[in-house]
Amino acid sequence: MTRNTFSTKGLTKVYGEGRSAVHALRGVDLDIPEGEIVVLLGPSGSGKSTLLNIIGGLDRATDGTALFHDQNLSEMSDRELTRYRRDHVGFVFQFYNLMPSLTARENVELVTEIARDPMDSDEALAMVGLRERVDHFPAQLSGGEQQRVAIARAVAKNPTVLFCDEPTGALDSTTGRSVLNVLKDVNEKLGATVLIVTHAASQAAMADRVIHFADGGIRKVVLNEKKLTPEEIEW
Ligand SMILES: Nc1ncnc2c1ncn2[C@@H]1O[C@H](COP(=O)(O)OP(=O)(O)OP(=O)(O)O)[C@@H](O)[C@H]1O
Repeated sequence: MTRNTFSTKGLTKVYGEGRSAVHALRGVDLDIPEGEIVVLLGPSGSGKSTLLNIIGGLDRATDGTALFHDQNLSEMSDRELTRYRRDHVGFVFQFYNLMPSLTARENVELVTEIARDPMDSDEALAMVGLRERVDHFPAQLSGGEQQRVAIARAVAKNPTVLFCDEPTGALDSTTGRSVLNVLKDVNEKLGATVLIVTHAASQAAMADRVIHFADGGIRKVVLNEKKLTPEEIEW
């Protein structure tokens, strides 16, 4: 039986207090099986990033539990959460957050130098098709290439799980598809569980599991019997 990478029960997040309190998550029960590609869809403000931040160890829930395998993230100390992020989690954001004064290779090495079981940085860059660009600075790379450096940086630590918040939001269709292909490769070749938050509903067709979010909760979970490749999805 496949085990779950994540399992949440009654996960709740309230920002602020009293009349200005914002209920971002209203008791979320969710299982994410190991090795799946999961797409999270939902309107702006529905709580998708909040969920990602909590199970990614960047923020804490107000109530409820979030298990990573059998470890309860809610009960971890700050130090344990940092170790969890460092050892297990890769993040890819819409804006690539690369260091402008470092080359592609040096940006990836920022991570490989502190990771527990890293890949070689050049190998990670080759995996995203940037073997010839390792010595280039971010300003010398296109948007799609910069995003691929960000993905190489996230996967070079051999993460158990890769979180992607709007990874193609700033890209045209051809570049966006190549980035989605890289995410698919990371899932297939490294076995990482991949979680993608997106506004682009058509990208749900490449997922194993599609979670529809609204108003701080799950409205619907759809399992795709047949997945489309990034080339096949509409843009
Ligand atoms: N640090 C914060 N302080 C106060 N409120 C916050 C904070 N972060 C998020 N919120 C609120 O929590 C709710 C959920 O936000 P969240 O960013 O999780 O939504 P989202 O579904 O990811 O939206 P988007 O698609 O626009 O990124 C929103 O009402 C937002 O304004």
